Amino acid sequence: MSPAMDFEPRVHWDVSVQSYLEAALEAQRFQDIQKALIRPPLSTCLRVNSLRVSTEAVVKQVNARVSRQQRGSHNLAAVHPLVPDAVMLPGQPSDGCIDYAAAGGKEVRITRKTGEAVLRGAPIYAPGMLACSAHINAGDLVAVSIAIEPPGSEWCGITRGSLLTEALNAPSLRTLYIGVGRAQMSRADMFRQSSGTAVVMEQSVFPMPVPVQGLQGVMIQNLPSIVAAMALQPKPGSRVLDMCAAPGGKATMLAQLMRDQGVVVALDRSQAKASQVTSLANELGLTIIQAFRMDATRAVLLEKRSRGKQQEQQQGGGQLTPEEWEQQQQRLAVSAAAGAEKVQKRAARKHAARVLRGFEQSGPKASAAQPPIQDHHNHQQQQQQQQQEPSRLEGHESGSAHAAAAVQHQHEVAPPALQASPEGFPPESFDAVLLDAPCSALGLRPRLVQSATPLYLAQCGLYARKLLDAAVHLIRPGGRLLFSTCTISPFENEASVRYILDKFSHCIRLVPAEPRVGGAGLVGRHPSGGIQACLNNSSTEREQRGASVQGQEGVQCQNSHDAPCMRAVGDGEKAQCSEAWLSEEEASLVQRFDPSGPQDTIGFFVAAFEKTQSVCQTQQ
Ligand SMILES: C[S@@+](CC[C@H](N)C(=O)[O-])C[C@H]1O[C@@H](n2cnc3c(N)ncnc32)[C@H](O)[C@@H]1O
Repeated sequence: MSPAMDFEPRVHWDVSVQSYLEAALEAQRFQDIQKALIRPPLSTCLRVNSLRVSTEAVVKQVNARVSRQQRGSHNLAAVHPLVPDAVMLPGQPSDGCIDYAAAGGKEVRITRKTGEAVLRGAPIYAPGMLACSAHINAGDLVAVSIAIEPPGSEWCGITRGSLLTEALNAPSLRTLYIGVGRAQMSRADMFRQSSGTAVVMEQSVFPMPVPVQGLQGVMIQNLPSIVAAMALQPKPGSRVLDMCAAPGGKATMLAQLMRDQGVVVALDRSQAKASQVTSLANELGLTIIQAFRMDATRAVLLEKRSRGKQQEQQQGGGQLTPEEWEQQQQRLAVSAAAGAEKVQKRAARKHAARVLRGFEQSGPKASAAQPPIQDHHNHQQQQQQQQQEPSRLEGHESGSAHAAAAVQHQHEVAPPALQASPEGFPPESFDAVLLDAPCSALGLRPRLVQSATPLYLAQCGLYARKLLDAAVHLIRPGGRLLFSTCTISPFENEASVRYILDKFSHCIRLVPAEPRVGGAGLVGRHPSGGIQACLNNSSTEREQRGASVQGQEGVQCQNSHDAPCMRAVGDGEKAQCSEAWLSEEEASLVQRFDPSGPQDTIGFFVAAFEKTQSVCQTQQ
C-alpha cells in the first residue's frame, strides 16, 4: 500500500457537458467549480429547530464541544447573519498530512458513494464496505480508501467482501486514499452485518465536522436549502404544497417557519419516499405535514382534461406511440386482475380527494386536525420501524445528516401515516408552492464521479418545466412559487425561469428571492446554441442515438440518483431547448449559489415568483 499524500482526484466529465458548461459559465469559472466539487464545503450548516430550542443555546453547546474535542482546529460556531435558524460551524482546510503508516498496512476500501458521505463527516457504515485486509479487529487503526468507478462504468471492479491484496492495488483499479480510521468491528462482521458503524474516521483529508450527535433540536442541512424554504415566505396558518418533498428537509423547514400552524402537503412519487418525510416530521415534532405518494406532474385536478384523456386512451389512442400503447395494455391487464382491490383503492383515493377539497372550504386548521386518510394500524407499524432505523437525509442533503429531534412528545402529536394518495388538487388550492425539482444534481459536493450526459441534462430541464407548469396552476392568485435545484446547469435553472416567465407572462412575475445569500443568475442566452446544440454535437454513440430519436421513441434515463425518467426529448419540446436566460433585472432577483464562491456552499439555484392572477383557460 502506498497512499498518495495529496487529495487530487481527477474527475472525468462528459466532453459535451464540459463544453456546454464552459461556454455558459466561462472556462476559468467552470475550472474553479470543478475543483470545488471534488471537496466538501469547509463549513457545516446546522439547522436549528427554533420552535424547540434557541440558536444561542445550540451555539453554546456546539462551542463547548469544539473546545473539548477539537481544541485549536476549529473556529467557533455562530448564527448565520442572514439566516437566523442556521448555525455555521467553520472548518479549517486540512494540511493533508495523514499518518498512514500508523495503520501498519491494514486497510479498508469503501464504495465511492460511502466515501463521498465520509468526506462530509459521516462514519463508515457496514453496508458501505467493499474490501479489507485480513485480520482486522475492532479497535485496529486502518487506512481508508475509496474505489472509484472508471469513466462510463457503474462498477468499480471490486466485489464486496474481497480480501485486500496487492492485486486490488493494481493501477487499473482507481483508488483514492482519504484518511485513517478506527475499526469498530471485526473483518467478518463488516461483511456479515447489514447495519452498524464499521469504521470511525480519526484523520481525514478534510477536517471532520464537530460531532452533532445527541445535540437537541438540530439537523445538518445545506445552507441554500434553508434559504430556499425561507424565500417562499410561508405564513403560519396558510396552506403550502411541497411538490417533490422527500426526504423532507425543506418541507420540515417550511413547517418550522409556519410555527407548525396551517398545513404543509408534501408529495413524492413513491410511498417509501413520502414515508421518509413523515418520519422526519415526526422526529422533529412537526405536526402539520401531510405526506402523500403522488406524481406531482399530475397533481392538478382538471376534471375536463383528465376525462378527455381517459376517453382518448380507451379508444385506442390515436396519439399513443407503440411503446405507450404496450404500457397501456399492460396497465389494463393489471387493473383487470386487480379487480375488487382496485375498486377499494379508488374509493380510498376519492375519499382523500374529497377531504382535501372539503379542507378548501373549511380552512387550514380543519385539515390539519383531520388528516386526509387515517390508517392507525399502519401508523403503528411505521413508528416501530422508525424506532429501529436511524434517520437519514438524502437528495440535496447528501452526506452525513443526523436529524437530532428535540421532541419529547412526538408520538402523541405526530400525524397518522398516509397510505393512499389523492387524485390531485383543484387549481389554485395553495397559498404557496415549493418546487425543489429533481435535477442533474451537478452542484452536490463532494462528487468523485460525474456521469451526466447532455441528454440527461436536457431531460432534467424539460422535466422541471413539466413540474413548473403544474405548480403555476396550483397556486392561488397572490400566492408564491419557489423553484429550486441543486445543479449548476443553466438549462435547468435560468432557462426554466425564462420558460415560465414567457409562458405565463400574464399571471406570473419574478420577485426577489430573500434572504439574499447566493449570487445573481446568468444574463442573456447560451453563447453556443445551448443544450440542443450540445445534444446534437454529443460525442458518445448513446447520446447520438438519443438525439436522433427525438420524438420517436422512449429514451430511458441513465442515472439512478433521483433520475427523472422523461420519455424523450420530443419534437414539440425541441423549441424549449433553445436556451434563453434572464435580463439583468431578472438575474438580480434569483440566486445562483456558486460552489467555488466565497460562501463555499453546494451549487444551488433559487427563484421566487408571485402569481398575479388566474391562469387563463387557453394556457391550461
Ligand atoms: C431534490 S429531491 C427533493 C429534496 C427535498 N425537497 C428536501 O429538501 O429534502 C427531489 C425529489 O423529487 C421526487 N420526485 C421526482 N419526480 C417526482 C414527481 N413526478 N412527483 C413527485 N416527486 C417527484 C424524488 O423522488 C425526490 O425525492
